[in-house]
Amino acid sequence: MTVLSEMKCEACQADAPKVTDQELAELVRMIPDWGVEVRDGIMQLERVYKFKNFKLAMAFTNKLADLAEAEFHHPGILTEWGKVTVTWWSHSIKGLHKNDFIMAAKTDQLLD
Ligand SMILES: C[C@H](O)[C@H](O)[C@H]1CNC2=NC(N)=NC(=O)C2=N1
Repeated sequence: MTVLSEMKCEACQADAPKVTDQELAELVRMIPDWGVEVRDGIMQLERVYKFKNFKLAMAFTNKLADLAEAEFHHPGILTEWGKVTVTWWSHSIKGLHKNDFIMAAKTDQLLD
């Protein structure tokens, strides 16, 4: 079975389906360091990454920006001294698509 981090995002149209409750339950288990938040009715994946200083936090942020551009799927990013909060959701469907789980797994790989 292909692991999430090796998958590619698909173009997410406005009528693309959100993940079902069952898919959500399965997919969250594959990205155990991520939480699920709901903001303004929009379900999102979120993780806080810790770093030794701002420079390392910014370096991670720039790698994430390159990843987002490569996949044309973009996160919310809050970069602070020593930490980066990353939030994934699909704007076009105002919720979670499998793309968001793929990107969360790929985000974790940036630490390798
Ligand atoms: C305008 C729209 O945001 C773009 O077409 C793309 C780019 N990046 C995107 N990123 C995310 N997370 N969701 C989207 O729906 C999305 N759409």
